[in-house]
Amino acid sequence: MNLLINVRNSLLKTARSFTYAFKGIYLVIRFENNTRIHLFASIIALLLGVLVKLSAIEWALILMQIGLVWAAEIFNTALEKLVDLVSPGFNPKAGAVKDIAAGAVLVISIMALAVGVLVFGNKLNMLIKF
Ligand SMILES: Nc1ncnc2c1ncn2[C@@H]1O[C@H](COP(=O)(O)OP(=O)(O)OP(=O)(O)O)[C@@H](O)[C@H]1O
Repeated sequence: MNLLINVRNSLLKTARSFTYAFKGIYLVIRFENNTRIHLFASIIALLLGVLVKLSAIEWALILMQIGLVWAAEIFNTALEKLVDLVSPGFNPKAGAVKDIAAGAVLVISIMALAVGVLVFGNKLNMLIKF
């Protein structure tokens, strides 16, 4: 009986953690301007993927890039909020932390764009040759 109660409590705790995580994603989408660009790019990539009938491996590459960009943006936003919390006033170190985190998002976004161009470019090239 105790085991069942423990399992139930543990499942409830996991479900609650998922709710908090979804709330975090919602907050980023709702209040961060940059996410509109990510959302737009993600939707275009998914639609284009369906249109050109990507293979499983191509889908894996594209989905990985979308996930990486979103995860980077979410981490970046969390860091921005943390910096604002611990250093509300002007502080060059606080600015540097934000710039470095933004740099990470930029690196991942450029790589995602490069992967997108390679995958879709190759696919379109193959379709044109047929
Ligand atoms: N507390 C601070 N002290 C010094 N410079 C800061 C500080 N906060 C922000 N900055 C500088 O201003 C830039 C923009 O900061 P901000 O918090 O407005 O980020 P953002 O990318 O415009 O975020 P968002 O628009 O998503 O809120 C930072 O990258 C940093 O260079």
